[in-house]
Amino acid sequence: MSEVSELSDLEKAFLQPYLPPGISKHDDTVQVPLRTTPIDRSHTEIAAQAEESSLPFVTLTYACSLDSMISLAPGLRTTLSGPETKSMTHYLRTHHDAILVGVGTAIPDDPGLNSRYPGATLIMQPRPVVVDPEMRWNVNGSKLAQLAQRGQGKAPWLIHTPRKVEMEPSHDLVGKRIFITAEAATPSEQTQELSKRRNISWSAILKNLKAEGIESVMIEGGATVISTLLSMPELVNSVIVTVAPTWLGQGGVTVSPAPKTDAGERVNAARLQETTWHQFGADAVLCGRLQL
Ligand SMILES: NC(=O)C1=CN([C@@H]2O[C@H](COP(=O)(O)OP(=O)(O)OC[C@H]3O[C@@H](n4cnc5c(N)ncnc54)[C@H](OP(=O)(O)O)[C@@H]3O)[C@@H](O)[C@H]2O)C=CC1
Ligand SMILES: Nc1nc(O)c(N)c(N[C@@H]2O[C@H](COP(=O)(O)O)[C@@H](O)[C@H]2O)n1
Repeated sequence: MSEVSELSDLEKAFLQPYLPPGISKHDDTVQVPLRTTPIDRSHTEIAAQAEESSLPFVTLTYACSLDSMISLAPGLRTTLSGPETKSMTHYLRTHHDAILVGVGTAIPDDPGLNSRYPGATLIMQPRPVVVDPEMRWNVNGSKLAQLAQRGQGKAPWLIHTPRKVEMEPSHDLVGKRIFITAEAATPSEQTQELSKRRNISWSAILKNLKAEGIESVMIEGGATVISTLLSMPELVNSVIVTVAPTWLGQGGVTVSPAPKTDAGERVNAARLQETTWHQFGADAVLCGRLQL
């Protein structure tokens, strides 16, 4: 029996207002009658904006513990989602054109980043994108490459900063390399981990993906990427967080945006609005949009 099972109509209807707009690659999207609640109005507006914008629709999604941790220790792949929320993740993956992680996730986790949702064909697979500025990740032998070779996923695209060294010719294992010059980090990009060097601007990453035909991106992690983007409400359309009923304990990898001040006073760093909760098995799933 597959580890990933179909979502119920109720679960699909719960997620639907937070999914990217447009024609779905997935043919079993529940047709939810239009409502006139604030969530639906907002979703319609956001959908219209995304179509016109030079940016793709961005969904930030991850699984965390009750102490806001996403793994037991740096580099330690940790299962937090139960079977029901794992199925939800694979359902979400079929509804996005791309799925993006940082190299800090790609190296230790060796993820598949495809969708194992029942009936997911190659055309429904998201394009895996890894932000790897310094070319630290070796695609050869990776699970991503194996899945692409077997036709169970698409070949990954890699985001790098321009190299001075002569590049190896691209091979089939890498679908595309996108080179973007790093910029001085904006204050909101200056998380503790990234503040010591120059970063690629997230707006440039997303614009480049849109220019390559990516209309929607599911950003899955890891901690650095998510923490940074939580401070960029202008770039993020939806947030879908799985909360597992467990505490990982001190020393784990925490998701937490950089501190924020207003007129010299500490204020909340980020907040969700238009929130909805639903229970999937033992886990709670919180959907919302970042307050601007
Ligand atoms: N529970 C969950 O849902 C998930 C958990 N995880 C966990 O998260 C952990 C990994 O988190 P973390 O170590 O923070 O790694 P990340 O995946 O967030 O990758 C961080 C690295 O990506 C590169 N990067 C990110 N943003 C930029 C940018 N704007 N410009 C240039 N480079 C950038 C940098 O690479 P470089 O260092 O080369 O400069 C950076 O160090 C793992 O333990 C993993 O298991 C991951 C995903 C989901
Ligand atoms: N939703 C979710 N729940 C968890 O418990 C997780 N550990 C993760 N991790 C993310 O999923 C990637 C693994 O994907 P594959 O199953 O290999 O396709 C991992 O790298 C994280 O991005 N997510």
